Amino acid sequence: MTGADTAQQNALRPVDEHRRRVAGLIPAPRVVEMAVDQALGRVLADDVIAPQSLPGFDNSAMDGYAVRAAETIGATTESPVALPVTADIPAGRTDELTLEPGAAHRIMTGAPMPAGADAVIPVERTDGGTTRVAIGAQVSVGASVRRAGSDIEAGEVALRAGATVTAPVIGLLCALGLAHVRVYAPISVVVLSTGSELVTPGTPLRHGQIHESNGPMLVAALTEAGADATAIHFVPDDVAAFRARLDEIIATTRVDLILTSGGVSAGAYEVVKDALTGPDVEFVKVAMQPGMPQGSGHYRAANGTRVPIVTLPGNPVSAQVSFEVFLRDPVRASMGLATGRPRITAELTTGLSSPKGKRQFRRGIVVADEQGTRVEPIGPPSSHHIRFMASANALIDVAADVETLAAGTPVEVMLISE
Ligand SMILES: Nc1nc2c(c(=O)[nH]1)N[C@H]1C(S)=C(S)[C@@H](COP(=O)(O)OP(=O)(O)OC[C@H]3O[C@@H](n4cnc5c(N)ncnc54)[C@H](O)[C@@H]3O)O[C@H]1N2
Ligand code: MOO
Repeated sequence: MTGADTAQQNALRPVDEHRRRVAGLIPAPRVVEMAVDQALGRVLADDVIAPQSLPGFDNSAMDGYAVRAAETIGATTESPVALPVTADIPAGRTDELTLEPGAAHRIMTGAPMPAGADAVIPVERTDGGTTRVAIGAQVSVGASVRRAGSDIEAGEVALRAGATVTAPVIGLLCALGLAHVRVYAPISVVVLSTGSELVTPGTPLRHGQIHESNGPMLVAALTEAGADATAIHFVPDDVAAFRARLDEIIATTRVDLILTSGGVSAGAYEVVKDALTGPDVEFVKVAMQPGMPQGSGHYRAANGTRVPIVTLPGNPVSAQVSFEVFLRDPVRASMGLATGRPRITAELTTGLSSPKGKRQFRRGIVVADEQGTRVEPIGPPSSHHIRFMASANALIDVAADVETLAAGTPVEVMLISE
């Protein structure tokens, strides 16, 4: 190794150190009260105590007749018990009824049981009469009755803090009569792409132009991670325009994090770097491939607000891998969501090489079958191969001190499609 090589290696920051630096910038969880029907995917900040029992009242589990069970003893199809039907109780009837001895009330599923009744005989076991009913089977006490509180009693813990709001959780909260719930707020992320070569997808290209892909990709990655992300139309390679756009956004909306891609390496027109260089943002090279040039710190807006900012490299694979390695976990942690992509060991199907001194995250496809768990590296290592990133289900994590790996070697992989 030459002296220059050594100097460059020394300048590279280890991946884990940069992970800690980025994690330290992401805001702590913030609790908000949210409408239950908006809370899908959020995490409960507090235990939820049932404000009412479920069911709230004894009710029928079947369409049929509310009876006193003792009055049906001995009833059979051949020798039914006949009772007058003295009331009709559809679901939603709100007056309180009493079943007098020697009578039946026609009752529907979910309708409140009349006082005095202790069982329901399903309509199929009767002649379905509306003024008088012939009951063709005996029922035992409690048959087809859903007792008040049999699902949950008022005062019980219905849901624990830390639970993720799923569709059934929304169902339970609504059933308990709750319209709002305390959850961790989604963090609000503004995603900016820079580069004069970028053109909106759907628009024809001129020579030298490309379609902007990082912005929508990072918004999607953030959304999948649970954040509230918005892509801001990319700005040209112009420092003043870049700052003006950010200042305008910060003055008008809540921004918890700014995420940029592009413009951070060594070129002559690195707008992000040029606009942010100063004591609040540091630009470093991380010992990683892809994703070497990285920036992080705070953006000081014109109105004095300091907003965390993370600047990812522009190559699409670098941007996406950097998101996985540095941002996904802290972003999820800031909303109380579970962190850590699953990591497994898999056998390499083909050998690969990795740059000395850099931790490499190679795209791969993990296959698990009776022959074991294997990972096939797909595509070359360079960071413009978005095609292979799009079909990978794993990142092969090659340690910085490893330069070659033979086929058959067990490697650690991070599963990126859940
Ligand atoms: N002399 C050096 N050149 C480069 C270095 C270096 O250390 N010294 N680092 C290389 C590495 S590694 C990376 S990664 C890239 C990072 O470059 P930037 O972050 O400055 O990004 P740009 O130059 O703006 O773009 C790089 C590449 O990605 C394309 N790009 C950018 N934004 C988007 C977008 N929103 N959608 C799709 N594609 C995008 C852009 O057109 C470029 O092809 O620098 C190397 N160079
Ligand atoms: O380090 Mo860059 O992110 O590979 O192409």
